[in-house]
Amino acid sequence: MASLTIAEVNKLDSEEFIEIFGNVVENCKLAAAAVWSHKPFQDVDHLNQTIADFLDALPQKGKEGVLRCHPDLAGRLAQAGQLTAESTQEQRSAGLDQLTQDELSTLTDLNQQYKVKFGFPFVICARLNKKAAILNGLTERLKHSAEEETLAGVEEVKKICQLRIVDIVTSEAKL
Ligand SMILES: NC(=O)N[C@H]1NC(=O)NC1=O
Repeated sequence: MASLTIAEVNKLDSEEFIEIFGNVVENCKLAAAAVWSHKPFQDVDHLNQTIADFLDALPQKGKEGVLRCHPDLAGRLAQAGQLTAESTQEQRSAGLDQLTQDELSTLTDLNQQYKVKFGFPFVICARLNKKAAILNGLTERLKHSAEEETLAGVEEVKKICQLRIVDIVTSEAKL
Protein backbone atom coordinates (compact mmCIF):
# COMPACT_ATOMS: atom_id res chain seq x y z
CA MET A 1 0.00 0.00 0.00
CA ALA A 2 1.44 3.37 -1.02
CA SER A 3 2.09 5.80 1.82
CA LEU A 4 -0.17 8.79 2.09
CA THR A 5 0.47 11.98 3.99
CA ILE A 6 -2.22 13.14 6.38
CA ALA A 7 -2.91 16.04 3.97
CA GLU A 8 -3.59 13.49 1.22
CA VAL A 9 -5.80 11.47 3.58
CA ASN A 10 -7.82 14.59 4.32
CA LYS A 11 -8.54 15.07 0.60
CA LEU A 12 -10.05 11.58 0.13
CA ASP A 13 -13.75 11.37 -0.57
CA SER A 14 -15.70 8.87 1.50
CA GLU A 15 -15.53 6.08 -1.10
CA GLU A 16 -11.77 6.41 -1.47
CA PHE A 17 -11.32 6.60 2.29
CA ILE A 18 -13.38 3.44 2.86
CA GLU A 19 -11.50 1.67 0.05
CA ILE A 20 -8.13 2.49 1.67
CA PHE A 21 -9.00 2.28 5.39
CA GLY A 22 -11.85 -0.26 5.17
CA ASN A 23 -9.81 -3.05 6.75
CA VAL A 24 -7.82 -1.17 9.42
CA VAL A 25 -10.43 -2.71 11.70
CA GLU A 26 -10.62 -6.26 10.34
CA ASN A 27 -13.63 -6.85 8.07
CA CYS A 28 -15.29 -3.72 9.47
CA LYS A 29 -15.72 -1.05 6.81
CA LEU A 30 -18.22 0.62 9.09
CA ALA A 31 -15.39 1.91 11.30
CA ALA A 32 -13.74 3.70 8.35
CA ALA A 33 -17.08 4.95 7.06
CA ALA A 34 -17.96 6.35 10.48
CA VAL A 35 -14.71 8.22 11.15
CA TRP A 36 -14.42 9.79 7.67
CA SER A 37 -16.83 12.53 8.77
CA HIS A 38 -14.35 13.59 11.49
CA LYS A 39 -11.94 14.93 8.82
CA PRO A 40 -9.69 16.86 8.76
CA PHE A 41 -7.27 14.82 10.89
CA GLN A 42 -4.35 16.78 12.33
CA ASP A 43 -1.98 13.82 12.18
CA VAL A 44 -1.84 10.01 12.35
CA ASP A 45 -2.41 10.05 16.10
CA HIS A 46 -5.62 12.01 15.61
CA LEU A 47 -6.87 9.45 13.06
CA ASN A 48 -5.95 6.58 15.42
CA GLN A 49 -7.67 8.28 18.34
CA THR A 50 -10.82 8.90 16.31
CA ILE A 51 -11.12 5.20 15.47
CA ALA A 52 -10.35 4.25 19.08
CA ASP A 53 -13.11 6.63 20.25
CA PHE A 54 -15.53 5.08 17.75
CA LEU A 55 -14.77 1.58 19.09
CA ASP A 56 -15.02 2.69 22.73
CA ALA A 57 -18.39 4.33 22.10
CA LEU A 58 -19.94 1.13 20.72
CA PRO A 59 -22.41 -0.60 23.01
CA GLN A 60 -21.46 -4.03 24.37
CA LYS A 61 -23.16 -5.87 21.47
CA GLY A 62 -21.38 -3.66 18.92
CA LYS A 63 -18.00 -4.37 20.51
CA GLU A 64 -18.76 -8.09 20.46
CA GLY A 65 -19.71 -7.75 16.78
CA VAL A 66 -16.37 -6.09 15.96
CA LEU A 67 -14.56 -8.97 17.66
CA ARG A 68 -16.65 -11.46 15.68
CA CYS A 69 -15.40 -9.90 12.44
CA HIS A 70 -11.92 -11.28 13.27
CA PRO A 71 -10.71 -14.63 11.98
CA ASP A 72 -9.42 -17.23 14.42
CA LEU A 73 -5.66 -17.31 14.82
CA ALA A 74 -4.39 -20.27 12.77
CA GLY A 75 -8.05 -21.19 12.25
CA ARG A 76 -10.09 -22.50 9.33
CA LEU A 77 -9.59 -19.44 7.10
CA ALA A 78 -5.85 -19.41 7.78
CA GLN A 79 -5.58 -23.10 6.89
CA ALA A 80 -7.52 -22.46 3.68
CA GLY A 81 -5.38 -19.42 2.73
CA GLN A 82 -8.48 -17.22 2.88
CA LEU A 83 -7.41 -14.57 5.40
CA THR A 84 -7.26 -10.90 4.45
CA ALA A 85 -3.80 -9.81 3.26
CA GLU A 86 -3.24 -7.92 6.52
CA SER A 87 -4.21 -10.83 8.74
CA THR A 88 -2.08 -13.25 6.71
CA GLN A 89 1.03 -11.10 7.30
CA GLU A 90 0.25 -10.55 10.97
CA GLN A 91 -0.32 -14.22 11.72
CA ARG A 92 2.87 -15.05 9.85
CA SER A 93 4.86 -12.46 11.84
CA ALA A 94 3.80 -14.20 15.06
CA GLY A 95 4.97 -17.55 13.67
CA LEU A 96 1.45 -18.95 13.50
CA ASP A 97 2.13 -20.43 10.05
CA GLN A 98 4.98 -22.46 11.59
CA LEU A 99 3.14 -24.22 14.41
CA THR A 100 3.92 -27.82 15.25
CA GLN A 101 1.00 -30.27 15.10
CA ASP A 102 0.82 -30.14 18.93
CA GLU A 103 0.83 -26.35 19.06
CA LEU A 104 -1.85 -26.17 16.38
CA SER A 105 -4.14 -28.59 18.18
CA THR A 106 -3.60 -26.73 21.50
CA LEU A 107 -4.41 -23.39 19.87
CA THR A 108 -7.45 -24.82 18.06
CA ASP A 109 -8.73 -26.33 21.29
CA LEU A 110 -8.21 -23.13 23.33
CA ASN A 111 -9.79 -20.98 20.58
CA GLN A 112 -12.81 -23.24 20.64
CA GLN A 113 -13.11 -23.11 24.45
CA TYR A 114 -12.83 -19.32 24.29
CA LYS A 115 -15.59 -19.02 21.67
CA VAL A 116 -17.89 -21.34 23.57
CA LYS A 117 -17.39 -19.35 26.78
CA PHE A 118 -17.64 -15.81 25.35
CA GLY A 119 -19.48 -16.11 22.03
CA PHE A 120 -16.75 -14.26 20.09
CA PRO A 121 -13.23 -15.19 19.00
CA PHE A 122 -10.02 -14.57 20.92
CA VAL A 123 -8.38 -11.45 19.48
CA ILE A 124 -4.79 -10.39 20.13
CA CYS A 125 -2.41 -8.19 18.16
CA ALA A 126 -0.32 -10.86 16.44
CA ARG A 127 2.37 -8.39 15.36
CA LEU A 128 3.16 -7.63 19.01
CA ASN A 129 3.15 -11.26 20.21
CA LYS A 130 4.99 -14.42 19.29
CA LYS A 131 3.25 -17.81 19.32
CA ALA A 132 4.27 -18.63 22.93
CA ALA A 133 2.84 -15.31 24.21
CA ILE A 134 -0.35 -15.94 22.23
CA LEU A 135 -0.85 -19.41 23.71
CA ASN A 136 -0.13 -18.08 27.24
CA GLY A 137 -2.39 -15.06 26.72
CA LEU A 138 -5.23 -17.26 25.52
CA THR A 139 -4.90 -19.56 28.52
CA GLU A 140 -4.93 -16.60 30.94
CA ARG A 141 -7.73 -14.69 29.22
CA LEU A 142 -9.99 -17.77 29.25
CA LYS A 143 -10.25 -17.19 33.02
CA HIS A 144 -11.79 -13.71 32.61
CA SER A 145 -15.42 -12.56 32.50
CA ALA A 146 -17.18 -11.70 29.21
CA GLU A 147 -17.11 -7.96 30.08
CA GLU A 148 -13.37 -8.06 30.76
CA GLU A 149 -12.75 -9.94 27.55
CA THR A 150 -14.84 -7.60 25.42
CA LEU A 151 -12.71 -4.71 26.66
CA ALA A 152 -9.42 -6.63 26.36
CA GLY A 153 -10.35 -7.71 22.82
CA VAL A 154 -11.21 -4.15 21.76
CA GLU A 155 -7.87 -2.89 23.15
CA GLU A 156 -6.15 -5.47 20.92
CA VAL A 157 -8.26 -4.35 17.93
CA LYS A 158 -6.97 -0.80 18.53
CA LYS A 159 -3.34 -2.00 18.50
CA ILE A 160 -3.92 -3.99 15.28
CA CYS A 161 -5.60 -0.93 13.77
CA GLN A 162 -2.78 1.47 14.75
CA LEU A 163 -0.15 -0.74 13.13
CA ARG A 164 -2.26 -1.09 9.97
CA ILE A 165 -2.66 2.70 9.81
CA VAL A 166 1.10 3.22 10.19
CA ASP A 167 1.47 1.03 7.08
CA ILE A 168 -0.82 3.38 5.14
CA VAL A 169 -0.11 6.88 6.45
CA THR A 170 3.38 8.31 6.59
CA SER A 171 4.13 10.42 9.67
CA GLU A 172 6.54 12.60 7.64
CA ALA A 173 5.48 15.40 5.34
CA LYS A 174 6.35 14.47 1.75
CA LEU A 175 9.06 16.64 0.14
N1 LIG B 1 -8.13 -13.47 16.16
C1 LIG B 1 -7.22 -12.49 16.01
O1 LIG B 1 -6.60 -12.02 16.94
N2 LIG B 1 -7.01 -12.07 14.74
C2 LIG B 1 -6.08 -11.11 14.41
N3 LIG B 1 -5.02 -10.63 15.19
C3 LIG B 1 -4.20 -9.95 14.37
O2 LIG B 1 -3.16 -9.39 14.70
N4 LIG B 1 -4.70 -9.96 13.10
C4 LIG B 1 -5.84 -10.68 13.07
O3 LIG B 1 -6.57 -10.93 12.12
